[in-house]
Amino acid sequence: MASDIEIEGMVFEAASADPGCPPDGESRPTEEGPRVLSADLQEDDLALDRSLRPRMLSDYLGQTKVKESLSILIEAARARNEAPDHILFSGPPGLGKTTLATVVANELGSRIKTTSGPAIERTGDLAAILTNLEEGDVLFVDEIHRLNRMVEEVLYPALEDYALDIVVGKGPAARSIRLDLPRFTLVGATTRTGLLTGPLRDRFGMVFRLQYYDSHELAAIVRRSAAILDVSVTPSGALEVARRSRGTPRLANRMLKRVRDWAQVQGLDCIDEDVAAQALCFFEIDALGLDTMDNRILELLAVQFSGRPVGLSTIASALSEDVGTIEDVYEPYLMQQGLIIRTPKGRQATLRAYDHLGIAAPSAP
Ligand SMILES: Nc1ncnc2c1ncn2[C@@H]1O[C@H](COP(=O)(O)OP(=O)(O)OP(=O)(O)O)[C@@H](O)[C@H]1O
Ligand SMILES: [Mg+2]
Repeated sequence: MASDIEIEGMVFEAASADPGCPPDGESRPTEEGPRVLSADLQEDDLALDRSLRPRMLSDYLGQTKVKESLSILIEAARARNEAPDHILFSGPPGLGKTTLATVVANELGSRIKTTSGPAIERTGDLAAILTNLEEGDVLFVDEIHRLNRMVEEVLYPALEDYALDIVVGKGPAARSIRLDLPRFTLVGATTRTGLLTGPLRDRFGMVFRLQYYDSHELAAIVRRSAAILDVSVTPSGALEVARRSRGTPRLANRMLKRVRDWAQVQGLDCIDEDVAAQALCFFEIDALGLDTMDNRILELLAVQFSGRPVGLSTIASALSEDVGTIEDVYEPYLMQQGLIIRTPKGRQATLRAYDHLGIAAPSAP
């Protein structure tokens, strides 16, 4: 844990929560237990994450454009022997933001200090973290959109001028002093770029938005993970797991594990396309990677509301879910798959949703 620091008689308290330990995504347990398809980090992912997390850019599969830009940035910084520009990774949970932050540090041969927006409660917490950095360190701030305004203000000069402005004393005796900081690289991660303030976003030299992976990229990730876990999987088996993993590596790894368990109980020692499909049907994950809740949303829009636009809060109350969960967890993938669209009047099922549900779309009035 960061120790308290004392500057000119003023003690800055270290973060109350250990800033070195990120609350890496909270799982959203439901009444039936954690959702298999939630891309949020769940407890049994932790050990899996440690063993499967790529360490270098060469093990990091997919996101080709992001990787190309990063490798140029890293190579140039290494050649100049300088800390690279601050980097922001954004995108839905489980796409590899935390992984990329550690890959950047590994590629630079730098130390990484990890913390998260909500863990830095006070400006003193941030001061303690910043003054403990060394030249060339990578500071990874997960959920950076959850930093509070006061902390953000202290961060601005640290990012721009590698300086920490602190006010010492109170009232008329108060004066501001400026401390020099070592040149470090901030790597921020966020699932909600929209919630990041403009001034903070502007201070990142590079902003990368991670995209959902296509099934061939995910199949490569499944094959890599299967090799590490010593699971035998055929290329078409890997592709079947990939197709049902919602474009998300965390889910692909989790599905692989579930399928492996199912196959083992059935006495099967190789995961082929058939085994993967049967196992995932058993876990109620359909061919598009949708689970029961996703299909209930589609049915609500397509059948109960006959394809008319429906407000988010109506969807949430009809399904006894909260609005934020529908918006952050379910909707992005349904939209990305073209199953629903957002209109000014609400969410609407598309023809593809009717197709997927196997029912006829209502004819236009
Ligand atoms: N490109 C990739 N290649 C191989 N494995 C990957 C890749 N991206 C992610 N993974 C795997 O997916 C898991 C989840 O990735 P990670 O924790 O980096 O996601 P995240 O974007 O930080 O999610 P969150 O928003 O929940 O923090 C990792 O353990 C890693 O094993
Ligand atoms: Mg993360």
